[in-house]
Amino acid sequence: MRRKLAAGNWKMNGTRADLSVLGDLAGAATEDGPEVLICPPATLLHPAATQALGTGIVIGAQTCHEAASGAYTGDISAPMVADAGATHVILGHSERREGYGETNADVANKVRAAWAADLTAIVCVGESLEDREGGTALAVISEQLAYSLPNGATGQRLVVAYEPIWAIGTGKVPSTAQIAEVHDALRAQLGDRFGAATGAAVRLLYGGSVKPDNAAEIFATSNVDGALVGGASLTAADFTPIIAALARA
Ligand SMILES: O=C[C@H](O)COP(=O)(O)O
Repeated sequence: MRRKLAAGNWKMNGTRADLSVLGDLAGAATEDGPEVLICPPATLLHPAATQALGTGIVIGAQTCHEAASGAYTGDISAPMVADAGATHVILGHSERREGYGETNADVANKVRAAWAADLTAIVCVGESLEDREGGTALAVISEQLAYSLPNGATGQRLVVAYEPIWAIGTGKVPSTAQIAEVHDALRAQLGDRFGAATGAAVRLLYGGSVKPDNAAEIFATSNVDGALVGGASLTAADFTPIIAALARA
């Protein structure tokens, strides 16, 4: 049985004052409910992890370097993320792939680093609008998944997030049939690669304009185990009903 996961990606938003959101969300994270994850900017990892203690909320980073340490100005490593008190790291988000030229091979190296630091990797895949309209979405996503994952995945240390680039921050959401088609294909590909048990254990998140008013429909979709939420994770007023919809799904 896969535990559902409501993950919030704050992107480059938030200062210490915004950690009050964790307090506002505290009641939403229950032992038998969905896992609730907040991924704040790196500057907030440690204070967020400290503030989340005892709330059931877990904390994740938004990327990490593939090396454990060294002369990489501005970067943070997976052991640093873990040392800050985080348990998860988002890898291969399209904003990293597009903005920083991260390749599938780079993402796979970062996943290896995350696993070596005992972090759960949330690996993002997703097609552009051009891919979707050109009919190549499934092929593009399949290739991203194949080359962004190293061997050795388990249901505990891997989560896959499907985020169509054209749905991120746009208010546009794929149809539930389109989401189901991708998630079913991801599940099948994970099973083929890592074996049926692992394939069935890895959680699959949908991300891209998830809001309180569309969450229930998305969470009722085949092989959707939760969401990777951007804008709507910045306030408890928006994120709480999304977590509640996931708990009901
Ligand atoms: O990581 C989160 C996604 O990029 C979705 O962002 P959004 O919910 O603001 O569309």
